[in-house]
Amino acid sequence: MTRITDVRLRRVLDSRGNATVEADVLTESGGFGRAAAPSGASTGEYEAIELPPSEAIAKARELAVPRLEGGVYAGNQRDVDAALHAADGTDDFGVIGANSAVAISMAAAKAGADVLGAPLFQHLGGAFRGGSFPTPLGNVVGGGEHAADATHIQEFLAAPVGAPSVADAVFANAAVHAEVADLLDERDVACGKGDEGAWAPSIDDAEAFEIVDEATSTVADEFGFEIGFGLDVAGAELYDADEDAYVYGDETRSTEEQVEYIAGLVDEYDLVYVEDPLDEDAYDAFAELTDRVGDRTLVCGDDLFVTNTERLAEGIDAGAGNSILVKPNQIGTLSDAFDAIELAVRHGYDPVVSHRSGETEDTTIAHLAVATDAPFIKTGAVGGERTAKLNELIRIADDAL
Ligand SMILES: C=C(OP(=O)(O)O)C(=O)O
Ligand SMILES: [Mg+2]
Repeated sequence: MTRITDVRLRRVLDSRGNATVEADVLTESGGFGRAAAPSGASTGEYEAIELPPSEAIAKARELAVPRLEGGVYAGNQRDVDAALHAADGTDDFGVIGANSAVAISMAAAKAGADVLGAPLFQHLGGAFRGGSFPTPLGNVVGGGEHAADATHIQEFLAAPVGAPSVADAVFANAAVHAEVADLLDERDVACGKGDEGAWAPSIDDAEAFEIVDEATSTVADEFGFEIGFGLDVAGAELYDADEDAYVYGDETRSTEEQVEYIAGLVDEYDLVYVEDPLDEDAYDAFAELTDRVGDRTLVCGDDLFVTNTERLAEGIDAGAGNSILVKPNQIGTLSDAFDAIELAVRHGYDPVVSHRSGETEDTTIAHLAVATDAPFIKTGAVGGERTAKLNELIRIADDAL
C-alpha cells in the first residue's frame, strides 16, 4: 500500500531567504508526504554535507529517485533510508546531499503516516506515544553566527520546566520574549532580531544574563510556574585553534578558564541547560565540565555529536555531556536520528530535538520529539517558521490533527 510511486524535488525558500530542498513522496494507494530540509549557520565540522540545493536535487534525481520509485515502501522507514544511503554511497551524504536525503526521508515518513491515516508522531513512535510532551527551549536573546553585533553567546533560551502543559510552556516562552523586549526598551537598547527570531541587541553577555534572568523571573511569577533558562554557547564558533582559546571580543579564555566560567554561570543563574559550552573536539573538557555540573544541569553536545552515533559513542566513553542535540539534517535521515536518540537514552543522555537557524514551515521535528518522548525541543519562541512547530505541538496535545 505504501509503495512509493513518485518522488518530486524542488527548490523552495527558507526563513533566511535562501533556497532549500523540498520533497514530495507519493504512494501507490494515494499517500502523500511533503517535507523540506532546514539549514544551519553555525554548522558543526562533522555534519553530513549540505550541497547547493540545485546540485543536491540533480544528484538525488539521478541516483536516489530511481531506487525509491516502484521499489521501496514509504511505510518502511528503514528501507527508505537504506535506499538513500545506498544511492549516495558515502558516509556523509557527500554525493546526493544531506539536504536532499533528509527532505526525502521526512517526506516518506509523512507519506507512510498518510496511508495509515495516523499522525506522523504515531507512525514513527507507536500507539503509546502522544501522552507526554517536550519542554520547548525558546531562544529569546542571541547573537554569535545568528546576528551581527550582538551577544557572543549564540542563544539565551527560556526553559519553562514547571509548565503544566506544552501550550502553557509555548505561551510562557513567547511572554519571556516580549518581556525581554520591554527590558531592552527600558534600557534604551534598540535592536532587531537574529535568524531564529531572538532579540539581537548590541549588549555584552553579562547584561544579557541580567535581562534574561529578570524576564524569566517576571514571567514565572505571572504564569505561576518555574521558568529557568539555558544557553547555546556555540563554543566551536568562539574557539580559536591558533590561540587555543575562546575569544569573546577583546576577552579570551583558555579551555580551563572556559570550563570555570561556564560552571560559574550554571551556579549563578541556576542554568538548566548548557549546549556546546566548548569546542566540537573538546571531549575531555566536556567531560570535566559534566563532572562538575552534570548533576544539576544538562550539558548538551550539538556540534560535538552532530546527531552521529559514532561521535556520541565516543562521548559516552569519555563521559562528555549528558545530553545530545538531535538535528535530522546533521545526519541525513530519520533512521539515523532515531538511532542517535536510542543510543543516547540507553546511556542516560537526554535527547533535545532541534530546529536549525534556517527553517521552513515544516513541522516534522515536533512529531519526532513526541514520537521519541524527548524531554526537550529547541525550536525558537516566535516567528512563523518557529511557531509552525510550536503550534503543531499544541495541536498534537489537543488531539487536533
Ligand atoms: C540551531 C542552531 O544553529 P544552526 O542551525 O545555525 O547550527 C544551533 O547551533 O543549535
Ligand atoms: Mg547549537
